[in-house]
This record gives sequence, structure tokens and C-alpha cells, in this order.
Amino acid sequence: MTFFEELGERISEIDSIVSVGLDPDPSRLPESVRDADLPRWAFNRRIIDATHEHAACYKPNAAFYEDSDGWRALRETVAYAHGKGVPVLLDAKRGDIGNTARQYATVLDEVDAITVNPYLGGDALQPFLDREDKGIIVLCRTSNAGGSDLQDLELASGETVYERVADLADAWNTDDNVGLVVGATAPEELEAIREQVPDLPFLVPGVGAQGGDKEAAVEYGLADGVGLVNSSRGIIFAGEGGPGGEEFFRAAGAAARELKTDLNRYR
Ligand SMILES: O=C(O)c1cc(=O)[nH]c(=O)n1[C@@H]1O[C@H](COP(=O)(O)O)[C@@H](O)[C@H]1O
Repeated sequence: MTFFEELGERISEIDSIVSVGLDPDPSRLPESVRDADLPRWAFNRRIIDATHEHAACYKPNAAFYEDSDGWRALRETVAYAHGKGVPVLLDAKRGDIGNTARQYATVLDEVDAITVNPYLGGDALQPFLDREDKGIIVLCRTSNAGGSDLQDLELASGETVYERVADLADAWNTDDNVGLVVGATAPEELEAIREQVPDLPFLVPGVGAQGGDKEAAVEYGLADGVGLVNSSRGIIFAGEGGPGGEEFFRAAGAAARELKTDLNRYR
């Protein structure tokens, strides 16, 4: 079964397309986990307990784990999410020359899907694309303001760079394992890219803390009902400013449920 088939089953089972971003910024962790052996793992475990019924997938961003304790925290987090039956998409935005790419791709032995960067071209992504059972999600039109600096540039052919990426990704999708990252902060581009590549599922970040368009995220993010809309800080730090303790995590659960309900209005 492909990653996207499995994801489709998970989406149907829990009636949710929410991707919960696990970006445990150490400076924002609540008091209750700060003295734990691995605070990020203690935090993620409670977040997973509170949100898993609403999570089609978890998306840890590698930036929050790139130190020795961080890798341990990530490994525990992945195992725990899998124990709850939730797939894990590692947001690592990888892309490098051959031997390095082959090494980077070995992380797919541990997670179900990964984000990759197309800037180095197809050969840099081949070791990822070769993994038929995993999801390979290619950055196409990102949610940040500077996403337009390069991605919106028009090529001599008349297409934009992000349109070229979408076409390439469609061609790379010979094993039905490729998706695209398109930000919810760029709803017009979302619509255009959906028209261009009707069969590719999208990971749509940028709702929540970045204020992106939820309706467009749902309307254009899904291919045959499969796709993900991600929120990280808007869920995991929803309890900030509250009474703390267990309430902090209850707030994360409530935020995940609320996003699920909001998104389902447009499905
Ligand atoms: O690849 C991503 O997931 C990604 C692409 C993009 O265009 N914009 C974007 O925000 N992301 C990631 O999605 C998450 C968004 O986090 P919040 O803004 O806290 O919801 C972060 O982990 C970002 O790195």
C-alpha cells in the first residue's frame, strides 16, 4: 500500500485532514515538562495523547530536533505516534547531491513521509522517489512572504518556477508516492496548481499562526479526498497564557478538534 493510500484510510477512519505540527520550541515549553529527562519528548507525548484522535498525521519539523537529545526525542515521538496508529511526516526539506541524498533518504526507514526541496533537481530526489512505500512531498509554493522571490519568477517558457516544479513532480510520480507543499497563504496559486496537477495530494501549511486561507486549503489541497492541512503553533501552544498543568494539553486537544471541525465544513 502506498503512503497516500494509508493516509486516505486514516483520513476516513477519523474524519480529519489535520496534520499536527510537532515543533517543540524549547523556549515555549510549559513548566510541567521542563524538568523531564527529554523535555521535547515529554511535551510531544502529552500533545499526542491530547490530539491523536484528530490527527491524520504528525509533522515534526527536523529543525526542532537537530541535536543529540533532539534526535532521541524525535525517535521516541515517532514510535509513540506509530503506537497510536498515526503516520509521521518528517518535515526536513531535504535535497542534495547523490551520495548525500542517498544518506539523507535512509531516515525514511523510520518515518512514513518526508518533505524535500526540488532546487537541486531530479537526481537529488531520486533516492527518496525510489521509496515507493513512502510519501515524498516536494516544496512547490511555500507559505512565507519570500516564497515569491524565486518561486513566482517567470521562465523563458512562460511558466513560473512553481508551475515548473509542479510539472516535474507530476512526472516524478510514477509510483504514486509524490505530493506537493503549497501554502495556504497563497490561495490563488493553490487553485492554479490544483488545476495543473489534479492527481497530486498537497500538504498545505500556513493556517493557524500564519493566518492562511482554510477554505482554499481544503478546496484545493485534496486529490480524491487525500491531502493534509497543517497547523503547528496554533495547536501545540494553544494553551499558552492559560493555567498550565494538564489544562495546557487539553487546550491543544481542543485546538486540534476545532481545526478538524473548521476544515470539515469545506470538505
Ligand atoms: O514544508 C512545510 O511544512 C512548510 C512549508 C511552507 O511553505 N510553510 C511552512 O510553514 N511549512 C512548515 O509548516 C510549519 C508551520 O508552522 P505554524 O506556522 O506554527 O503552523 C512549520 O514547521 C514550517 O516549517
